[in-house]
Amino acid sequence: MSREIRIATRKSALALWQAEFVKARLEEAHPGIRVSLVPMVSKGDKLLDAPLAKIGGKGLFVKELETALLENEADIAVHSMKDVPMDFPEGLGLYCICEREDPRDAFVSNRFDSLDALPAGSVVGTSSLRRQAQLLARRPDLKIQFLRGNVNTRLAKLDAGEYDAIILAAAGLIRLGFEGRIRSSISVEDSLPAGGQGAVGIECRTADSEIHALLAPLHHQATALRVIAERALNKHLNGGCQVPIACYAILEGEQLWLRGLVGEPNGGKLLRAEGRAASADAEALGVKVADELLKQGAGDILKAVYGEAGHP
Ligand SMILES: NCc1[nH]cc(CCC(=O)O)c1CC(=O)O
Repeated sequence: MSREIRIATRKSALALWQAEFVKARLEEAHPGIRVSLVPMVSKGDKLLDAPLAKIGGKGLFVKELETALLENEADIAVHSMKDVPMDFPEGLGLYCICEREDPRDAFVSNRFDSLDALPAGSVVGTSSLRRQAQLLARRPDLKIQFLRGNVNTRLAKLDAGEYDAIILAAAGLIRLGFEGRIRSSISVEDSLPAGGQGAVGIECRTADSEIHALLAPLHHQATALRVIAERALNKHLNGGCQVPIACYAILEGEQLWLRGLVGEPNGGKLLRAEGRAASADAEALGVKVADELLKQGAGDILKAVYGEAGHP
């Protein structure tokens, strides 16, 4: 195979780690192949001080990469599945989902061992409405303070003393070698993860069957089934941007078990639903659990959040 594979990637440490990971796996699977990185800056990386929901949502992190694919300046784009919008532009699609890393949220602090050990009134940094809703539901006394930026920036802000603790995805910390900063992993019962959290996906041109074949050895079907169910739930709830929606699927043999949650950002109300289905019906399962949440009133909660964010 003489062709080169060009990987479009953001320049954050985590994005580069993921791109290098995919590069190494491709080189391992196809000895002799040339793989290069095409680093680029996304709009989401430039607007670091605004809440994501207010500046147009997650899509901001992938648009530049998708343009590079469509203009044939790169062949694949590596994404955190958590950040990938539900729908792809004409001509692009997701052709590979790699094995999932730890999907849980992690409690990071320089002074306390766990959420339960935090004194009343402690300041916790996160700008995820999903994390905020679940935190406040358990600990209404906590003060949630805005925290964005890449993983290194967030840790530096914690170390500067701005927060008593921060919540980050375990996967990002582990990948960047910061596993030692995790004081405790928060159970999925206490903080249901975001759809796709911990999984890396690869997007490419629909028509590029040569690339599809080269990506096949990196695909992890068990992860893909879980993420398909989670994304179907998100899509059915119109969870395209940063919203207080959580969902998490696991495989029990051939069966998928999907749990979903929609919460008021202030933690006042958390709606939960769950369901099981054959893994072949992953997508239908996501829709079913989403419908259950809608029946409980999820639509009103999400409408209120979208309203505040300024895009319906
Ligand atoms: N929202 C940013 C983002 N996108 C993916 C991860 C972590 C790694 C992953 O979920 O694969 C993070 C950081 C975080 O939430 O702490």
